[in-house]
Amino acid sequence: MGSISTDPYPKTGIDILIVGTGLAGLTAAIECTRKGHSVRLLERNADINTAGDMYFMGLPATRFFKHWPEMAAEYSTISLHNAHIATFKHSGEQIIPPLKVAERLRAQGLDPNTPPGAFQIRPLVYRMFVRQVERLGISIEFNRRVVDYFEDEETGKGSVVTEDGQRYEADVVIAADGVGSKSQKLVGGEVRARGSGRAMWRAAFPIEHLDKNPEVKEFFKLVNGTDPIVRTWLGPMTYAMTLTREDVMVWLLNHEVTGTEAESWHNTISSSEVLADMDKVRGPAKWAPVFKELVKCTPPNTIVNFALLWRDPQPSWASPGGRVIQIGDAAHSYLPSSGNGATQAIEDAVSLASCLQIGGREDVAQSVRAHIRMRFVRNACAQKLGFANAARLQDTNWEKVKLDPRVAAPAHPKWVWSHDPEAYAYENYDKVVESMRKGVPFEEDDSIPPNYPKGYKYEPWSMDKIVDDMNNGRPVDLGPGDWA
Ligand SMILES: Cc1cc2nc3c(=O)[nH]c(=O)nc-3n(C[C@H](O)[C@H](O)[C@H](O)COP(=O)(O)OP(=O)(O)OC[C@H]3O[C@@H](n4cnc5c(N)ncnc54)[C@H](O)[C@@H]3O)c2cc1C
Repeated sequence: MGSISTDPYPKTGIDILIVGTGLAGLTAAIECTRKGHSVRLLERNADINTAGDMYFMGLPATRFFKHWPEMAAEYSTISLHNAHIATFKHSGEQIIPPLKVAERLRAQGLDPNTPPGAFQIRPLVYRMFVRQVERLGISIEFNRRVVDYFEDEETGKGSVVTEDGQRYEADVVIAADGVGSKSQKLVGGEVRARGSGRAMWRAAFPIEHLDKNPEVKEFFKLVNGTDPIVRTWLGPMTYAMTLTREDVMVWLLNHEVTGTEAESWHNTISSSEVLADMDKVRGPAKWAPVFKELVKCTPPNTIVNFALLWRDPQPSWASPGGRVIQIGDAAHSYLPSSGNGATQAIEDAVSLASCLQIGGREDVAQSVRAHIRMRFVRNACAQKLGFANAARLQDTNWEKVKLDPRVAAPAHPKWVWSHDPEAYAYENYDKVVESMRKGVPFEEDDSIPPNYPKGYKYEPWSMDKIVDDMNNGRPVDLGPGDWA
C-alpha cells in the first residue's frame, strides 16, 4: 500500500484520460499528476468556460490545497473575508439582522476560523484551478466532443471516440463530462431526469451596475463599507439569496417553472421576463420592491433561467472491467441548493487519484471499485440532504427561524464538512479491498468508519417517494442515522 506522506509520489505508470474540464476534471488532472499518474484532458468546448455565478464550496473540497501553495494563496485572496449573513422575508421585512459568519460559528460551538465551507464566485475559483493545471503543464485538447466510451477488458484499456472520429485510449478513462454523461451507456444505464417544477433565476455582474439606482446601491451595500454580505430571502414556496462583494453582485431566486428554463448555464433571459413572473408567489405578499429594482439593474444577457432537475442515485459508476469511471455530476447530480455539487465532485477526484496510487498499475480495476465503495453512499446521502434542504428553504416556519436562525439556512452537517477524502482513502483502502474479496455487499460493509450519517443504512431510494413527501407537506424521509 502507498503512503500519504510520500509526496511527491513516484511515477505509477498509469496513463489517464480525463473527459471534461469542469471542477471534477480539473481536480482529477491536478491530483492524478501529484499522485504520479500521467494525464491528458479532453474538452468539447473551444476554450475554458468561466460562466456561472456563485456556489458553495465545502471544506473537504479545499483540503487538497495544502499540497498546492499557489492554490491555497489564491483561494484565500478570492474568498470572502469577514462575511455577514442576514435573513429577510421575501416581502422585505428583516427577520435576522446581519451577523458575522464567524460569530454564528462561535455560537454553534464551531471554530470561527475554519468554516464548514464558503460561498464562492465560480469564475474566480474556476480560473484558479485552470492556472494550476497550466502550471503543471497538463495539456488540454479543446474542441474534442466525446460521443462514446469503450473498454477492452483483455488489454485492460478504456477508450473514447470524439465526434470527428478520433479514438483515444488509456489505462483509465475518467468521465468527468457532467450530467447526461456519454459514458452512461457503457457504465450503467441512463438515469432519468425529472422536472422538479422549480427553476432558478441567477445573475452575477460587476457591482458598478448598482450605480444605476442609488436606493438599490444603498440597500445592498457592504457592511461597514468593507465586509461582504449574504442576504437570504424566504417566502412561501420560494427563496432567494443575494451576495454583495466589493467587486461583484450576485442574486438567485427560486421560482415555479415558467417554460423558458433549461439545465444550461447559458440559458439567459431578459429582466422584463423575470419582473413579469416574479410576483406569481403563493400568498398575498409580493417581492420587496428593492429586489425588483435589483433585477432591473442587472445588465442584459446576464440572468440565467436554470431548470432544477432531479435524478435518482445510481450505484454503477464504472464499466464492467473498471477502466472507465464517472466522477462529479456525471456520476451523481445535485440541486444547486444542496451546496454539495462542486464539493462532492472535487472529493471524488481526490479520492480516485489516491486509490489509483495506492493500488498501482497492477490493480487499477480494484482501485476504481474501492473508490466507488468509499464514495457512493456518501453521495447518495448528500443528494438526499439536498432535496431536504430545498424543501426547507421553500417552506419556512417563521416562528422556528426566530428561535434558531439555522432553520433558515441549508443544513450542512458535520458528516459532510469534516471529511478528508485523501486521508480516508489511505486509511481505508485495504479494509475495503478485503471486504470486496470476501464478497461483502457494499450496503453491508461496516469494515470502515462511515463518511455519511452514523447509523445510516443504505437502501435504494427514488425521487418518487421524496416528491410524494414534499407534495404532501411531509418532511423528506432521510432514513435512519445521525443526520444532524
Ligand atoms: C459553465 C458552467 C457554469 C457553472 N456555474 C455554476 C454556478 O454558478 N453555480 C453552481 O452551483 N454550479 C455551477 N456549475 C455546475 C457546477 O460547477 C457543477 O455542478 C459541479 O462543479 C460538478 O462539476 P463537474 O466537473 O462534475 O461537471 P461540469 O461542471 O458540468 O463540467 C463538465 C465538463 O465536461 C464538458 N463536457 C460535457 N460533455 C462533454 C463531451 N461529450 N465531451 C467532452 N467534454 C464534455 C463540459 O463542457 C464541462 O466542461 C456550472 C457548470 C458549468 C459547466
